[in-house]
Amino acid sequence: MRCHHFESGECRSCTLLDLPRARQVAEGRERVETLLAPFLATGAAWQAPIVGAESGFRARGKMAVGGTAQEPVLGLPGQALTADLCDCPLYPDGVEAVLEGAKALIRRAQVPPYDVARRRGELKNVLVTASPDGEHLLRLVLRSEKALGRIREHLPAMLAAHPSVIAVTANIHPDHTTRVEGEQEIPLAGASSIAVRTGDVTLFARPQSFLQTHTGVAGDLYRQGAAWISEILQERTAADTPAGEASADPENPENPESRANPASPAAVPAPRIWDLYCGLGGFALHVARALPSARVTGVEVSAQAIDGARESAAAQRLPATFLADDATAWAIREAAGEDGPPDVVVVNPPRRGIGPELAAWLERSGVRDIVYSSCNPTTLATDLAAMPSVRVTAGRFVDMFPHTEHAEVIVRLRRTSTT
Ligand SMILES: C[S@@+](CC[C@H](N)C(=O)[O-])C[C@H]1O[C@@H](n2cnc3c(N)ncnc32)[C@H](O)[C@@H]1O
Repeated sequence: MRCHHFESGECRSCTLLDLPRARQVAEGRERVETLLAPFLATGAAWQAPIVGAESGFRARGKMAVGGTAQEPVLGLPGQALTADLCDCPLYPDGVEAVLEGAKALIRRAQVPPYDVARRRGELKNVLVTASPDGEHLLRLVLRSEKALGRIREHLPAMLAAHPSVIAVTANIHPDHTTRVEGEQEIPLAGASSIAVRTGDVTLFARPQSFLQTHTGVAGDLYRQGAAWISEILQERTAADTPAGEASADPENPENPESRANPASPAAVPAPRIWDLYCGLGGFALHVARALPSARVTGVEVSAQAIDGARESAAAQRLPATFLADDATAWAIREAAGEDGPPDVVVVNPPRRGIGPELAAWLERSGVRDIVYSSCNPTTLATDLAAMPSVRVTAGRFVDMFPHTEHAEVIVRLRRTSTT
């Protein structure tokens, strides 16, 4: 990928852009595989990396605002706001036009950019979510509600010029912190969510809900998680079926009729799958789609993300339940209940990892199969060190963040010894 901002030195956020693409992936893969080598089960092998488009892939644009109300500059948070980066080649077609539309709105409504050093001004960030179908959700992060009246007045003209923008909100972020957004979200126009086709499902992204950076790669990541879980459950069904006694539907052991027929001597309870840190439900919805007889529960701390996940499940008639809660507290509480721990746990935590408490619970829980998708292999290694009874039986480097050293990795874990 060529980028004139990188070549001129205006933007260095794609730190590996000088490296040929194949080398970026090979070296990223090597780093991850070396780091996780101590946790591999005997005989386990890494599978081919998940790689997607190198440009036009970014589902989320986060722009910091500099310049003046008359001449706003949209750059990247944490970099000098000297060059306007609206034409960043990582964004899909259409995002640049929406960002230009946002700048026109800033000019017309005379919204002064927030000056971090002087703690003055109003507009901190402009956030765009782009769907693969060319729709956009636009969010303006403001220090206060002071400029809202003027923004509301000039918004209709902006929306008329940019019909791809199906929703606009204001996020109020009064604190002087490095966080990109605040707690309060004020709808200004349009829909409450944007439909983002991802893999085999549609996610309904909302303000304040996490969305994976690379929509194409995320789809393959979710498919991989669901495929491993299908394999795990098929192995279990085969192991649970007494020799010579075929399951009611050997071609499809997950067929509800073959699993839930109380008259059948081989009847077993529907498998239970937990998707912890589920966000908008990408893993849970893929599992529910692949294994309709499973009892799939997604847990996530963001109520907005849970609303989006429920919207997806309802719109696609997928049998998954979603709850807003702390993943660790919920898992420990739920496992102590009547049904006990689930058959398979999926975890996809933020960069800090699952942490010692959830790792300790997983270690002692007896859960045999875990799928761990991590956006920080270093904290994944720490979490694996805290779970000596489970080992990596399969893994894939996931190129979620092309041209950077950031890496996603998905691993399948299996209990190899009891604690
Ligand atoms: C890396 S994202 C993954 C989300 C989702 N699995 C996906 O693929 O989009 C991590 C998610 O964990 C959520 N989260 C952070 N802390 C949490 C906690 N203590 N309990 C539950 N969810 C949490 C975040 O809101 C975020 O949605």
